Amino acid sequence: MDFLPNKTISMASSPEGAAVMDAYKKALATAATVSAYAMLARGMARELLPDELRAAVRWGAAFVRSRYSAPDKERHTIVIRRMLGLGLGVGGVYNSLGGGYSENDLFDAALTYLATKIDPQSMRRLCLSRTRKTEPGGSSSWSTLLTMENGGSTTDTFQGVEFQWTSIESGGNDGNKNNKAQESLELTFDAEHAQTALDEYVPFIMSTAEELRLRDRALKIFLNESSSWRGINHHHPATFDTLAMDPSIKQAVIADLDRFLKRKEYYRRIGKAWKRGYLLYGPPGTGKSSLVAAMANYLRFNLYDLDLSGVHDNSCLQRLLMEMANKSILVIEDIDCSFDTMTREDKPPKVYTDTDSDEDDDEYDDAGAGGYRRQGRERTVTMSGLLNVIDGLWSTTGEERVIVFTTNYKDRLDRALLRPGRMDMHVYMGHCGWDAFKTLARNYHLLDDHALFPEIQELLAAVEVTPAEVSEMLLRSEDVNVALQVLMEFLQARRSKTNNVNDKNGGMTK
Ligand SMILES: Nc1ncnc2c1ncn2[C@@H]1O[C@H](COP(=O)(O)OP(=O)(O)OP(=O)(O)O)[C@@H](O)[C@H]1O
Repeated sequence: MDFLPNKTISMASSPEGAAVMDAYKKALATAATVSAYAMLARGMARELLPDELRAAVRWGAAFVRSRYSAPDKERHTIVIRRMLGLGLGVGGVYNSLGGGYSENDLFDAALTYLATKIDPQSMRRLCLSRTRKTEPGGSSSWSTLLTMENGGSTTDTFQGVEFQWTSIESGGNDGNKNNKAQESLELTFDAEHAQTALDEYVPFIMSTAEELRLRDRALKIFLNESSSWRGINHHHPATFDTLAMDPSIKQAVIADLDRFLKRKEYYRRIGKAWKRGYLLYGPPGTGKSSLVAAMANYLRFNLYDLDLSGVHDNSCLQRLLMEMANKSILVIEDIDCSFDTMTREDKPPKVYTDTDSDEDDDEYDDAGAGGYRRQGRERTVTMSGLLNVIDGLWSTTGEERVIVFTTNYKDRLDRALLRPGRMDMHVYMGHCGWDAFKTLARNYHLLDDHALFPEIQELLAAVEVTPAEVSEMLLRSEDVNVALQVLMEFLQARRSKTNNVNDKNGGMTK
């Protein structure tokens, strides 16, 4: 054993050293036996099998391998860096334009998307981060993100294709491990799916991440102040679940909104602006404003609540509407009042600065820019001006916008507004029926049944009350028995009053 190093020999002088030596010798003996058998088998094969037969066996084995074992597929990788413009300065501080580096939106989108794909059960190490986001208006919100630890890897399947994501450690050649700018994600897939990856998977990730971001963001309501918008956080609790209205109408509105959201390509194909108009009408207190809030919460769109009395003229109106962001709802409440007073009864004196004809503004000119031709008029916002902006510039410069007009008196609306194709859906918000009441009882008292329900159902069929009135009665007490009793007395009083009026009018009932 003179080939053994000195150090090992000296170990043999101790009991542990002797054990190690023993094991080593056994291993050598085993290895010698195995290689002896292998040599023997090779020798026997050479002796016993003729050359032709051995060649045939080799060919057969190669054939079986090529036929049944999958060939190694070529793999492609897309690198998505956190920062763009890296590669020149040490640590990637400056890009080729000398202007530093900028964030890569795709990296952020991929992180957001992957957070929904990571299975915390199956990954041993994960990163969890919590950040505070400040919106342009000053409001802020927290967001929590689950990401892969550097070096971690996960697989996502899209359209039947497997995409492997790997998070690559930060720190480049400069060894700066804390340099976040050097982080990247690698997307690896079979080469044959490169087209799917670039043309479909990446756009899908971008749009999914955008949807997730919208769902997470704090909603805002913008109010017009002179000629600009002021945004504040919008926390209206109304949702379609809490909205008391005819169930079939509610379902129709939800289905219409869903269809609208999915139809980007459809609108593009038919050459129409991707917008949708809703006219909500019904008596005061039936939930028109609540429906607008529920729509905003459902779509996760910001609201722009336009008060026309604060708008100076049509060009100011145009400016305001053009400032609206995509994925938003423009709402003009009580549209009948806005134009009744402004364009008809209290119309300000006409002041012309050009040689326009005397044709009346109330004759709406949908095809042209009738609302804009007359510059110089004092404080005029006209229905034609509004419709022209909505149908014209507003439609072609933005997308995914919803416009809602509300009114208590649909019959007072201008015919231009009711023209087919203008407001896509007319939604009637009516008095409180039995289904609407059950929604309110569930909202306010988590109640699905009660001994007083049959009587209340009968009363609701006999009188006209608004959901706002019923809500108010149900809120009178936290004790459900008291609240329902109060409501019943209110309904009975309303029925007596209605009967008295009907008696006076010659026996008409609801
Ligand atoms: N359909 C409804 N579902 C649930 N709550 C309602 C409904 N209608 C009214 N309410 C309650 O009454 C309040 C006032 O209703 P809301 O302002 O939505 O009615 P509106 O039809 O817009 O009234 P107006 O025509 O006077 O503006 C709401 O904040 C809500 O609490």
